[in-house]
Amino acid sequence: MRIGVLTSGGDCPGLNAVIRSVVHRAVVDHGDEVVGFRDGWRGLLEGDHRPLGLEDVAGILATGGTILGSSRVQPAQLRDGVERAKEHVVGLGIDAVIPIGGEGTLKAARLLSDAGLPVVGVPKTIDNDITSTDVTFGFDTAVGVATDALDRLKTTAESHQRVLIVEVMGRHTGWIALNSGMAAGAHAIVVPERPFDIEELTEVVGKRFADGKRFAIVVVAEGAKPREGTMAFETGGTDVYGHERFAGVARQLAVELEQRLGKEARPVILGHVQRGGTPSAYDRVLATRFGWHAVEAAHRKEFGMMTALRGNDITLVPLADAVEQLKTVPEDRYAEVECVL
Ligand SMILES: Nc1ncnc2c1ncn2[C@@H]1O[C@H](COP(=O)(O)OP(=O)(O)OP(=O)(O)O)[C@@H](O)[C@H]1O
Ligand SMILES: O=P(O)(O)OC[C@H]1O[C@](O)(CO)[C@@H](O)[C@@H]1O
Ligand SMILES: [Mg+2]
Repeated sequence: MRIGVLTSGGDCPGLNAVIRSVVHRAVVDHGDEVVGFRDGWRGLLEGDHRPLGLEDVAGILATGGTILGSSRVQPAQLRDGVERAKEHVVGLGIDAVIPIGGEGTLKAARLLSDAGLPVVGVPKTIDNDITSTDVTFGFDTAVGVATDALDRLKTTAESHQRVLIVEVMGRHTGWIALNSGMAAGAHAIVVPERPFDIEELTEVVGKRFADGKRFAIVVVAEGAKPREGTMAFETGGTDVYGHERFAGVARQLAVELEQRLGKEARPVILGHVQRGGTPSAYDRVLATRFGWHAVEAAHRKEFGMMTALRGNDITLVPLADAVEQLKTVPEDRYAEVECVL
């Protein structure tokens, strides 16, 4: 069998671990050949590929990023390129394509699968927002990085009696904010699923100071917004890929809280540091298991499916289900953290 693999969308720790696992399982156990398409869907649309042997994946298990490169391609370009992608797959004698990506990549994977390409998806994202899998790899590492940053920020915030508003990634969902905020003992957690009321937030932070505490840490997901009509809020339009551009929720919250509380408030934006660097042990294991199962699915010709973690088991779920809706933070998960804020 000849397998083509690609990584698409925002990178995340663990991508290399999947690539390595696919190559090992395919080459060592099945005697397959593996090729990698460069820079995500761009590589497939242009037929830009490289062979991937055991030597190519040696030493990459613990490395961040992706040895194949990643990219975003305008969805319209992808839709127009379906026939070209098919020609490259047929021309290269590829029997299975394994795209590793987030919900956007998996939507594209479904499109190609519906057009007749033999596709087995692997879900990745630091955002942990893909419904059909309990967890995505990358998330554990990102939460670890954010938690470490929050621990550090607490000590400096206390020294200077400041309010620090720490913006973490999460454009549609607040999983990183929720888990890192819970792990680090933040004093308020603001997520996109619950539009915030600035009066309430001011009260929460103000009460801490009134109780004699000398600092506060607010964790906010980048996609969080105020409850309609409660606060003037800048937005940033849309980029060429159709993604919302953010105007900086932490910056805006810092201005507002400083004015309302008369305490110095500073924004801290963690940004891409959450996506870079070495994956946690948990993410390496999950990524390795996903790679193994994706190769098995390809050999069983279970196409149009995606690997998923359910409990302790890796299963396959239809790509169609994976992209139906995002996995958002439910109310009861938020309730669990409220009493420790
Ligand atoms: N609705 C769609 N139809 C066709 N192709 C799509 C669609 N959505 C996304 N894609 C393709 O998949 C690529 C990756 O999608 P996106 O940029 O949303 O990242 P992702 O895979 O969701 O990862 P992440 O959100 O974690 O960065 C896009 O650049 C585009 O080429
Ligand atoms: O690297 P980019 O294109 O700025 O993308 C950032 C987005 O990608 C993610 O890291 C993963 O989806 C989001 O949390 C974030 O909003
Ligand atoms: Mg996405």
